[in-house]
Amino acid sequence: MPVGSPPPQPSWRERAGALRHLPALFRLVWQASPALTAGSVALRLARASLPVAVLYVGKLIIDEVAGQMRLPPADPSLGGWLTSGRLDTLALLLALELGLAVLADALSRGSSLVDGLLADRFSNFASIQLMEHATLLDLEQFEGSAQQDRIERARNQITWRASLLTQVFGQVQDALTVATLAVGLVAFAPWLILLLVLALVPAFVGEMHFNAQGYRLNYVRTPERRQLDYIRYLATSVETAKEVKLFGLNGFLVDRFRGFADGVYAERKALAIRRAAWGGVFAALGSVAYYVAYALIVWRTVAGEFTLGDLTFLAGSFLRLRGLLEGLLLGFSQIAGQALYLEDLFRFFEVRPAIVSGADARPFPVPLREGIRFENVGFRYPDSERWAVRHLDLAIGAGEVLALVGGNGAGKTTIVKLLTRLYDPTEGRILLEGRDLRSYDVADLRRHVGVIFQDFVRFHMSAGENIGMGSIEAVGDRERIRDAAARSLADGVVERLPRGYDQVLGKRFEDGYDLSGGEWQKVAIARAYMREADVIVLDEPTAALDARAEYEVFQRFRDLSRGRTALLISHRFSTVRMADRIIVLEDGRVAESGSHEVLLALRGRYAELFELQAAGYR
Ligand SMILES: Nc1ncnc2c1ncn2[C@@H]1O[C@H](COP(=O)(O)OP(=O)(O)OP(=O)(O)O)[C@@H](O)[C@H]1O
Repeated sequence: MPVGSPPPQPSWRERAGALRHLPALFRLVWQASPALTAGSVALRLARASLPVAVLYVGKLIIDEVAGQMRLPPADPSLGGWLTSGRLDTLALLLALELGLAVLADALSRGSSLVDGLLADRFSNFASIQLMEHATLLDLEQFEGSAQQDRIERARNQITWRASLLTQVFGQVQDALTVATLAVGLVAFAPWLILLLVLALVPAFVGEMHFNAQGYRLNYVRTPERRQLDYIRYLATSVETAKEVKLFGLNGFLVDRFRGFADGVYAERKALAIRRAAWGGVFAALGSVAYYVAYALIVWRTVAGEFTLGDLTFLAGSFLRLRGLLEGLLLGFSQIAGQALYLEDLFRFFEVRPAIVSGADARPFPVPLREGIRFENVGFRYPDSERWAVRHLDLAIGAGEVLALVGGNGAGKTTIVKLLTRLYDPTEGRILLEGRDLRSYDVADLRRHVGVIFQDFVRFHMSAGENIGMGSIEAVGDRERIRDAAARSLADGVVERLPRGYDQVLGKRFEDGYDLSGGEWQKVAIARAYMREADVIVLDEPTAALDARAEYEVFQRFRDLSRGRTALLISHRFSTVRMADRIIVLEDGRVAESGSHEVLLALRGRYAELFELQAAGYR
């Protein structure tokens, strides 16, 4: 089934096939905590044989009482009972029953405790696995709504799939109990067991059917669920509150939420009603079978074939058996139904990145001598018809500061993504020191390239971490962080923070302190400087900086990038003109190239744009 396409109604084979993920789930749960998993299984096994023992002791008590009732009446005072010795067996049996009841309760509590702890451990463990796997994936495997739906479905599984395994354990426990009860019953009335099983088949089939429908509904409604999450986020988060308030969007968002929610609710309601109605009919069938069996046992007791103790044992066993069999069959169908969801989780784990280093990948060449060259590069984003860049020939010399300018959507950011192998070109190739970029180790390549994107992340963590994350192994190295901050002018920003480098930034967490756009940008640029990168890429790095800050940042950038290769993307010509060479991009290809002076003299596109901007300042 292609990713993202709605699954057709899963066939019986697919439903059963989904069960093949259970061992993998078991492995995952086991890895999360071997001790708790083993404990859970052991407790279940211990619990399995208790019901039949309790029923059997009950039968012995009743038979003993019935036997005693045939004897002459005993002295009703307690002393009389004790001295007559007639209480001895009964007292023993009652004590045994009490012991079993206490044990059953203790085991059941122990089971819930262990299962609860196991569920917590599993959810943490699986979340970490999910995050670790996510970091391996290509950017492409995140973008696109189908991919996001898939990730959302996988994420959804984490918190509550552990319960599936405890349910499986519960099933095994119940199956063992059924076996022990059945052994006791087979001697009396084997065909009654068959009757009970047959009566439960319709309920089982019905459950399987409705589970599959429920899964299908959940699957096809993933986009709506993500919409609902997104709208809830828009309406309730600190990042969006400003615009939502000023534009008065709350009513609009609530209406939109309601629109999506009502649609999903109506479908779920229809399914739930059908499920409840059919469930009622099937349960009634089960009850009829139970009472037919009961009537037969009563009749045979009256006929003298069974003792009173046998009657209670059999009636009790049948009642338990009915409940258990019902639970087993329905549980099985539920497990099969839930296993369908496991498909989403394990399919996510099966996704493999395409952009990986080969076995003989080279390290990044230090120092650069030739530089980087794009040769006839073309790139189309996945699922896109349009070429973001095409027939692109571009060289970035070692040690050169190159600026890229061009209108919105001209392909500037795309070039950066290709250079850092967030994507690979669809056509043509990119050479580093004359060798295909794909022959280098991806992690090493990224280590030697420092990039700050225009939509850089504002980490709601401390200022020191925001900068230190540029070179994560040095996130605790205050000296290096201060140095990077000084280069990007972030030092002035941090000085004004109440807790300096330890100040949590952003409004999301307690005692967070929000920065202005330009201040955030200085912090982000410091992150790029944390890298001892050989190639520095700044994508619109100064868009939010004031004129003086921009000038200073670039003076420093120029000084610092001596001997390093730098790529600069900007719409501001005051910034761009400081570059050694400027490339004007249009529709994904190079339109003009040269120094500021050369391009002005050319009187082409660059000169026109420069004049436009300069006129704005006059
Ligand atoms: N993730 C994506 N998926 C599909 N198409 C994309 C994606 N990112 C960019 N594009 C498209 O690729 C083209 C080039 O985008 P790019 O971001 O490289 O432009 P840019 O020159 O950096 O623009 P700007 O100056 O506005 O930042 C645009 O037409 C854009 O719509």
